[in-house]
Amino acid sequence: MRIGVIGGGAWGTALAQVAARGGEVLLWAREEEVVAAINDRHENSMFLPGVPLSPAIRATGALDDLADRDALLVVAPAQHVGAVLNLLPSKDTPLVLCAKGIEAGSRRLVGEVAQAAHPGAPIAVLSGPTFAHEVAVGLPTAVTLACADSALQVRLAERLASPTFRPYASSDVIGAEIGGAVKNVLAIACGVVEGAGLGQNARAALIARGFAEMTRFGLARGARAETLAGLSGLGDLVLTCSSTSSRNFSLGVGLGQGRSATDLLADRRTVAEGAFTAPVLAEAAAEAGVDMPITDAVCHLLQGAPASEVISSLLARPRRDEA
Ligand SMILES: NC(=O)C1=CN([C@@H]2O[C@H](COP(=O)(O)OP(=O)(O)OC[C@H]3O[C@@H](n4cnc5c(N)ncnc54)[C@H](OP(=O)(O)O)[C@@H]3O)[C@@H](O)[C@H]2O)C=CC1
Ligand SMILES: O=C(CO)COP(=O)(O)O
Repeated sequence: MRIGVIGGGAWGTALAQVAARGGEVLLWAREEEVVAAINDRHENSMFLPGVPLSPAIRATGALDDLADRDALLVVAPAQHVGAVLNLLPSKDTPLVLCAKGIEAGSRRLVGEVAQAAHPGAPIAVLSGPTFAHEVAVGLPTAVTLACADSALQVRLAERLASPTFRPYASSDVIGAEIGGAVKNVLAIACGVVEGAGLGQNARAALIARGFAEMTRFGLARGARAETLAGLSGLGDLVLTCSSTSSRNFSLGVGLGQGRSATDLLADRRTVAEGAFTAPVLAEAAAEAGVDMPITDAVCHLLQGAPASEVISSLLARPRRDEA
């Protein structure tokens, strides 16, 4: 299976490294500097510095070069997936969606964006607790690899699996997507708790109540509870809510320290998907009649409300049943 990767950020590069354990890989990146660094020095010094890359990874700046691939890992940020897929010449190649987010404006999950751009192309979702740097250097990692077509799921899993990269099978594509998209927003909230010095009890409470929020939203959108409780949901929530290696968590730390979202996002080259997903997630939840108070609080913070005010109003909510 000839694998192509769309996106030369940290995660696209780490996944290329995973796929390169089983054969050659072609990675498309927008930045000429990234293409040159991978081809000439086997390094992505812009997005994944310090990790020696496999010589089996070749990079290109031309999407047309992906025409001969048997499967494409789509790792552009969620807001750019539609634009990139529309430019791809081949429209029926299986797509493995690896971005975590909801498209602003349309409120579509990445799977819906991909289906609209490539109607009929087989779709899989790869998601889970996966800091790119750890995956790229070969630390043990497990993911959900969800696909409605079980034969394709098995072929993809066989191609990507290695002793340190373990894909678990699922047919719940929407569940795998929702976990990844929602946890980024909740990670911002957990970062705020850290930045504001509210303690570890508060963070654990936020993870548990955040998971309740993710589950309510996921079930309303047709996800299965066991997927949300698995690697791509709870697993990734726990990872991203616990470490400053997470860009979303770090953004929250800054907000909790009283810095503005505009300043924090201004000079970032890397993506914090939760900042884009939060407002559309809040809209989608309101439309579905799902209560998501933590997501709403993150939206207020991103709009500039002071952290102390947002935290006070979250804590002043009427008491309710835990379920
Ligand atoms: N980093 C991680 O540990 C993980 C990330 N993810 C998810 O993977 C996705 C990609 O994140 P990541 O690789 O970390 O990104 P990075 O923050 O490392 O890099 C930014 C990426 O955005 C791309 N980009 C910026 N503008 C555009 C555009 N206009 N069109 C297309 N691409 C653009 C860049 O492409 P270029 O190189 O061409 O500039 C680059 O690939 C996100 O959805 C993220 O949530 C999932 C699991 C783990
Ligand atoms: O999705 C991730 C880990 O699974 C990466 O999280 P961040 O995008 O917050 O860095």
